[in-house]
Amino acid sequence: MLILVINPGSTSTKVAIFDGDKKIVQKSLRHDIKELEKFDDIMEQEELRKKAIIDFVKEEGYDIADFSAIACRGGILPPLQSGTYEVTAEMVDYLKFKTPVKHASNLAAVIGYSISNGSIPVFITDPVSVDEMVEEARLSGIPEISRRSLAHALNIKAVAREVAKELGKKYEDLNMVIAHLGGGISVTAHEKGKMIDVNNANDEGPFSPERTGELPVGDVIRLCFSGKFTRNEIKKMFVGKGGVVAYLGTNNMQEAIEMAKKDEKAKLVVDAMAYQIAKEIGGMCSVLKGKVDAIVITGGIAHNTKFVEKIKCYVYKFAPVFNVPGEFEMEALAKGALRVLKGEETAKKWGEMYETA
Ligand SMILES: Nc1ncnc2c1ncn2[C@@H]1O[C@H](COP(=O)(O)OP(=O)(O)O)[C@@H](O)[C@H]1O
Ligand SMILES: CCCC(=O)OP(=O)(O)O
Repeated sequence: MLILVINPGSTSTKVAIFDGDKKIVQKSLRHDIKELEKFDDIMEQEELRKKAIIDFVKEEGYDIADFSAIACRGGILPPLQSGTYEVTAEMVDYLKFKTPVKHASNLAAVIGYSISNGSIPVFITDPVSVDEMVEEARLSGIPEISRRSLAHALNIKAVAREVAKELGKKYEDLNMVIAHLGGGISVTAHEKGKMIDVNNANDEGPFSPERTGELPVGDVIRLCFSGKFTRNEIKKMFVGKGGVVAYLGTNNMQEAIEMAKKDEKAKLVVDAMAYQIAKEIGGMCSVLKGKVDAIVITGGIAHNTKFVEKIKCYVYKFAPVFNVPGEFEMEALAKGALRVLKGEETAKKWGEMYETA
């Protein structure tokens, strides 16, 4: 069973072809940043990215009709249960016109649905908006604002299952704190297979290579009403141009860690990020009432063991720490579609999506 996997990021689109759960080929289709900057809205990039994907399929010697399904990264949908969902016209409409957060992942299902043209099923698995939060976690302190579960759910859920396997247990039998360290950072608490609290990786938690995370709210208000910045400039300051890139001019953590070897300011920034991640992990351990079977560090930055050590020295007393560097999103998407194609799981439908766990 051939599966085409589509996973758009801010400047590239990852594509892969799987035969069952075996990866045949994976490529990162780089898009010229100047080309992307011409578009005001991420959705306007649909045709450019779609063409790149179709060209990739042809270059690899395949036709769309050869595939049993297209598996796409799920975007910022309404809160929904973990699992695999069938992409429908209504879902595409939501991602195009109604989603509250502009994010590259919103493009995946839109493009997949258009490419399939109704000829093969299109699925998403564990989108960014998987929501299994306990009710206490939703209150922000003002009734007008609810906390939202937006995290790297796809990789985090896949990694949770791998670590559980390593421990000889089921994900549903364990309590874990899992931190995904990428361009954005998600720190999540898992109680017996449910992700019961997360820092919204766009707005909360530690600062990251390109995001501020949580900020002192009074100062944010002063900045917003200073008259010096437009709404878009302020948004970019928080997501895209905040965090490490604001201090050091790079969102590449490899570069930042190199700079930190020679430069005091860079060292402080790198150490502060590790400190803030550790603080968030500690908070999630308390959410689990201290009963934590594993703390897991994953994502691109976890490739740097020295950085992981900086976090570990704060949290090692809470639970055994596992380092699972990189991300396994393409594999998780292919497996999600495969479970449905094999009849092991029934694809959830749009109507069910508004029911949270
Ligand atoms: N070997 C490495 N050491 C440190 N940081 C790394 C390494 N490899 C990738 N990164 C960093 O990981 C971040 C991207 O993480 P990734 O999980 O791929 O992104 P995302 O999940 O946000 O798409 C970037 O800041 C990148 O510089
Ligand atoms: C909003 C959570 C998901 C996320 O941050 O994804 P990226 O790191 O790929 O932007």
